[in-house]
Amino acid sequence: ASASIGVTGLGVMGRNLARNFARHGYTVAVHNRSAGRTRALVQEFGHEGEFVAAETAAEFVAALERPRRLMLMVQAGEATDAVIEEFAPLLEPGDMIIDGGNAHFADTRRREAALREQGIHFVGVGVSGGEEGALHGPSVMPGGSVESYAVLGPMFEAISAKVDGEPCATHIGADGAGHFVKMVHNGIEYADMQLIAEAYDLLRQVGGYGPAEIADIFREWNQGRLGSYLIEITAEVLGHTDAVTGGPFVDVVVDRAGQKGTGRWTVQTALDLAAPVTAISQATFARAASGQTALRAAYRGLPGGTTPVLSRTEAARFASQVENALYASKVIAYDQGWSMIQDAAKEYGWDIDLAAVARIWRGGCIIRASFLDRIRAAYAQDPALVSLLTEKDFAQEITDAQVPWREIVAMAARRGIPVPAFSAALSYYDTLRAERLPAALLQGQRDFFGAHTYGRVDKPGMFHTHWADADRPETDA
Ligand SMILES: O=C(O)[C@H](O)[C@@H](O)[C@H](O)[C@H](O)COP(=O)(O)O
Repeated sequence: ASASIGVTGLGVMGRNLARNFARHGYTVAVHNRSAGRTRALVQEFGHEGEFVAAETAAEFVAALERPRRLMLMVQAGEATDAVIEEFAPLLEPGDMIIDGGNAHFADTRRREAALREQGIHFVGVGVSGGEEGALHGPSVMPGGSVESYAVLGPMFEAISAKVDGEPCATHIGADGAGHFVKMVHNGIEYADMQLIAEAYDLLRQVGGYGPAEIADIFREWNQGRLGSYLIEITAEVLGHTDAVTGGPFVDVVVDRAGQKGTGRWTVQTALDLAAPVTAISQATFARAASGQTALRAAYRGLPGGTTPVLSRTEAARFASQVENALYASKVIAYDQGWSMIQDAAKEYGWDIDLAAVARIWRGGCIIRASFLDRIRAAYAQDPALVSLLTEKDFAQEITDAQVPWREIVAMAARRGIPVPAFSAALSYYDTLRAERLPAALLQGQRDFFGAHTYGRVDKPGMFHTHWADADRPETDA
C-alpha cells in the first residue's frame, strides 16, 4: 500500500480533487463504481502525478497506507450512506472516511457518531470553488475530530487556494461543523447572486443600460469595495454574445433559476435556530418564484409601477446609488451568515473561529471577495463580535450608504421592480436598530387568542390578561 489518500467517485469534482492531490506530490488511489472512469483518469492525467487505479473496493482499500484516508465524492444523501456501508467494514480503527460532497450537516453528525463507535474518523469537509477550484485550489472547510485534522490538515492546506501565502483551509470544528459552514457559504452565495441580479435588473429597467454597458459597470465595481469573483463573472456573463442570435447571451437564457438544495437547507436550519437570515431566504424564494410558471402566467399583465427610463446623466447618478444599495445589502447578508454560524456554534457546541472562516473564504470559493479580509480583521480583533455593524468602518459605510439604499428600495417599489433581497436586507437593518418593535402587539394578539402570555417592560415574569373578563386583573403566568 503506497497511496496516502484515496478518492472514490470520479465525477468532475472527484476527478479534479484527485488530480490536485497528485499534482501536490501525494500518491492517490482512485476508484469509481464504473471502472472505465478510473482507467480514463489515469490514461488522461497519469502524467500529472502518482495514481493507483483500483477497480474494486477491496483493491482500493488495499492500496491505501495506514491510517487509511478515503475520500468520498458521491451524491449527497442515500448514495453516501451506501458507499459508507460498502467501505466501513473494510477499514480499521484510526482510518478516516472523508465526505467532500455537499452533504447536509445533520447527516454528517449522524455518520460521524456512528463511525466513531468503530474507531473510524468521519470527516465532513465542505469544498468550494466548483470544478476549477477543485483542480487549482478550492476553499476547504473540514469538520470532524482534531486528530483527523492533524493528519489531513497538511494535505487539505497543500491543495487549497492560497491568499497572501496562507492556505484557504482550516479545521472548522467538530463533527458536522465543516458541512454546516459550507452550507452557510452557499446560503450567502445565493444572497450575493440575487443582490447582483437585482442590481442588474435595476440598471437595465430603470437606468436604461444594455447588458454590455452593465458589464462595464460591474468591471468597474470589481476594482472597488465590491471586488469579488461573483462580480467578475457577472461582467463576463453580461458581456457575452450568443453565437446563435448574435445578441446578448443573457437575453436567450430562460429566466427560471435552478437550485440543488444548500440554500433551502440554510433557510430551513435558520428557522430551527431562529436566525433571521432574511436576505438568504428571499434569495432562495426568488429562485422558487422564478420557477412558478402558472403563477407567473396568472400575475402577468397585472398593473405595476410607472417606468420612465432615466436620462444618461440621471442614470450615472442612479448607478452609484445602486452600488451603495448593493454594497450595504451585501454587508447585511454576510452579517446574517456569520450570526447564523454563531447561533449554530452555541446550539451544537462547536468552537468555530469566525476570523478563520473569513480567512479561508478569501480565496478558492465562490464568494471570494476583497472585503472578506476586512471581515477576518474585524473578528480577529474581537472574536466575540456580535455584528459586523459594530465594527467602526463597516458601520460608517452603512451610514454613508443608507440614503441611496433607501432611495433605491423606494424607487423599485414605485416602479414595480422586484428587489426582494435589497428590501429584506434594509428591513433587517431597520428591524434590528429599532427602539421598539411591533412584536409587542403580536404578544398581545397571541395572548388574546391563545393565552400565550407576554413579558412586561416594568416587571419580571410572564403574564396573561383575561380578555373575556375585564373585571379579572392580569395574572402571573
Ligand atoms: O461552493 C461551491 O463550489 C458551489 O456553491 C457549489 O457547491 C455548487 O455550485 C452549488 O452547490 C450550486 O448550488 P445551486 O445549484 O443550488 O445553485
